[in-house]
Amino acid sequence: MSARRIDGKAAAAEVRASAGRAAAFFRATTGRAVGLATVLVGEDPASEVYIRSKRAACSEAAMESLHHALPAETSEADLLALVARLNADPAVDGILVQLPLPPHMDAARVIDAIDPDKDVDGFHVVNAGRLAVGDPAALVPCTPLGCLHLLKAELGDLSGKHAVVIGRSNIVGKPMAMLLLAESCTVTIAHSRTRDLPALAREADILVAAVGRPEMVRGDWVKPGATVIDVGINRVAGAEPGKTRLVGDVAYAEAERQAGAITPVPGGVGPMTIAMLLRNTVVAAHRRQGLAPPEGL
Ligand SMILES: Nc1nc(=O)c2c([nH]1)NC[C@@H]1CN(c3ccc(C(=O)N[C@@H](CCC(=O)O)C(=O)O)cc3)C=[N+]21
Repeated sequence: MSARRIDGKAAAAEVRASAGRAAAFFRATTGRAVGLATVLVGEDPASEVYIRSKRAACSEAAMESLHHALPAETSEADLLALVARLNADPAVDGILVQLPLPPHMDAARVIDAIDPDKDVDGFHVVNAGRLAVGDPAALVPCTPLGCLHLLKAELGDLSGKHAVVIGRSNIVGKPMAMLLLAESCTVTIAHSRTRDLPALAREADILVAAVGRPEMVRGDWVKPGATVIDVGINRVAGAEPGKTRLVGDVAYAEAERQAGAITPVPGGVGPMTIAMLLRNTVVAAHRRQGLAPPEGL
């Protein structure tokens, strides 16, 4: 038996298209474009690639993206001053400060300076709190939101399913668990101290791997027929010297023989993250303008 391969690229294209339609509606209604401000500090090549894809997705969706590239030695005070300007700028609906920040900066302090209603990453404590209490005003982190979208498209109703989330980060594991709980899953959060992780994982109807360890989840960790969501993006040495390739947190070839459905890396969760950033930005724009976000977005 071989699992269904969940096509995150195709699903992401649909989400981007619907965000684009909503952005066009917004422009027609308000006379201005939806605006996303992106902030990149320093010259991390991976971050530059990500920011470029985010900005390309924006322009494809007829949204305005306003980019701020700051030198690596920028002081935290200067970055906080930029965030304050973006908070006050009425043309800015969403603010994304690309992580990681240089080591001399406190990411938590920077994120907490962002207006929660412009926090399209959903990283602000206010949005974490809103998600935890089920407040619909929450802006939800893009990666778990993308995972949830794929799961619902694959499985429909998630109610009563046992979801095991491996990883407890603030940007993926914890919000993923909150979203699954809100869908009435029975949720287990596993992490590096969990005992007998393979046996626990085998209990999962839904297995989400978000640990950042290449191919940690083996085939025999997967219950036959389970849905496997691989959040990992790990760059490892490729077959040829000097070349790298991307692998997930799941050993795909093994897991695919057990799972009912599974996301590949690349082409699974990654593209959904960017699509959900557009979605969150359009939603933030509508709310800020006192408009109801379009149905089904
Ligand atoms: N403030 C902030 N918000 C983020 O959302 C954020 C961030 N900082 N820092 C870095 C991580 C990483 N991230 C990804 C986005 C898209 C892909 C993606 O599209 N991946 C492609 C492959 C891309 C490739 O080939 O490298 C795929 O999985 O198919 C991956 C990772 C967003 N992040």
